[in-house]
Amino acid sequence: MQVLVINSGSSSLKYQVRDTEAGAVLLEGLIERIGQAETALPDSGQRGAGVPDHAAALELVSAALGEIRIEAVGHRVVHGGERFSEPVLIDNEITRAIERLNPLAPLHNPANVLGIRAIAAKWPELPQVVVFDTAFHRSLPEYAWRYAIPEELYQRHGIRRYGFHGTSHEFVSRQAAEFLGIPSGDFDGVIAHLGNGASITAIKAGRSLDTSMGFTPLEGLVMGTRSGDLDPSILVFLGREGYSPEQIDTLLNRESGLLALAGNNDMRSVVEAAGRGERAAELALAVTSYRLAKYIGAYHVAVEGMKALVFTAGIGENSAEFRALVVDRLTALGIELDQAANVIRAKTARLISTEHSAIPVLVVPTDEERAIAEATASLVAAGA
Ligand SMILES: Nc1ncnc2c1ncn2[C@@H]1O[C@H](COP(=O)(O)OP(=O)(O)O)[C@@H](O)[C@H]1O
Ligand SMILES: CC(=O)OP(=O)(O)O
Ligand SMILES: [Mg+2]
Repeated sequence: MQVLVINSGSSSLKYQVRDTEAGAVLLEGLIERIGQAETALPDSGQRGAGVPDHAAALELVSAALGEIRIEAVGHRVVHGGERFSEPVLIDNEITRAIERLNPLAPLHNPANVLGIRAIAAKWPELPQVVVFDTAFHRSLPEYAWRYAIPEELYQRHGIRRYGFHGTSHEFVSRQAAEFLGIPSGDFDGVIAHLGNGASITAIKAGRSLDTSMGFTPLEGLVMGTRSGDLDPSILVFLGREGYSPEQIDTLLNRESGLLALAGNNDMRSVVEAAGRGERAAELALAVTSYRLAKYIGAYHVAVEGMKALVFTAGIGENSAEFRALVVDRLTALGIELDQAANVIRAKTARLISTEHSAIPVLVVPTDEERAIAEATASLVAAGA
């Protein structure tokens, strides 16, 4: 089946046309740095950088398709709440249900809904499927998903930990198990998905046991523009100081993280600035790597001894500098980086730790699009 896959990240739109029988990618494109025209790359025409929003990005996708025949569309949707634990075929009711979850994923779900509606308007006959970031984390035990707050908040408002990037964590944990030569159901490991949004997942027997994002994709690690964990009293304090909920939301989701610490949310720029000795960039890398290293230690305990530490997504796959900063903080676990292997650039799963390392460290490229295309094809085929 020929499936168009739309993956709207917070700052990028990745699209692919995949032939799921042949396992081939027929067309692919990346529209980066959406809404950040001022930092557009010099080759902006080719990559579509600098487009103002996700709607404009979708027009570029439509133009790129040309004569290619599409039989179904698969979307990545970030927040599926408690309702969605599996991929689903889209209808108007499902689209509205996703839209109602917008407040819980303000950087993501609105762009997803926009994409679904734009495609329904353009090609009304085309079946569309959504694959949720939250679905893989439905296996979290209650002691991992509960917040220590009154039960009523969960019953009335659904306030609990959900977890995100599940499609990626699931795909990468299976690839890592395959690389290690063990069945995916026997894999205990820790997966660090480090993109513009970043999360880490503790995998026990191939299932998600714990993950750093919570009620929304704001909890956990330091990210491109998101603060990650902080003392909730800060929000109360800011409220009393006169900040509105919208201002606090913008502050923590769009103006924090690497952007707040280093003045830039792009890891490439932050690493370059640190290389030039800029103190703010050095501090940003120190805070970000330290916070991640602490989570790795915690999840090593959670899974009762990881069989591998795995890096993936934009930063995890491409930034040898950032990986080295993190692994340098893991000497207590007996982990040792192979400096030469770490700097090799490749698009395949690889080992970057030495033979003396107590725990292997891997880089495993994620492929959310492949996972989404396969789920879409099987749902559409089953419904046909
Ligand atoms: N070669 C590279 N070196 C360092 N960081 C990189 C490189 N390529 C991409 N990145 C970083 O990856 C991040 C984006 O990751 P990605 O997974 O595409 O994000 P998202 O899907 O959340 O938009 C950015 O911080 C970017 O700077
Ligand atoms: C959930 C999330 O943070 O997604 P992204 O990394 O694409 O921003
Ligand atoms: Mg991403």
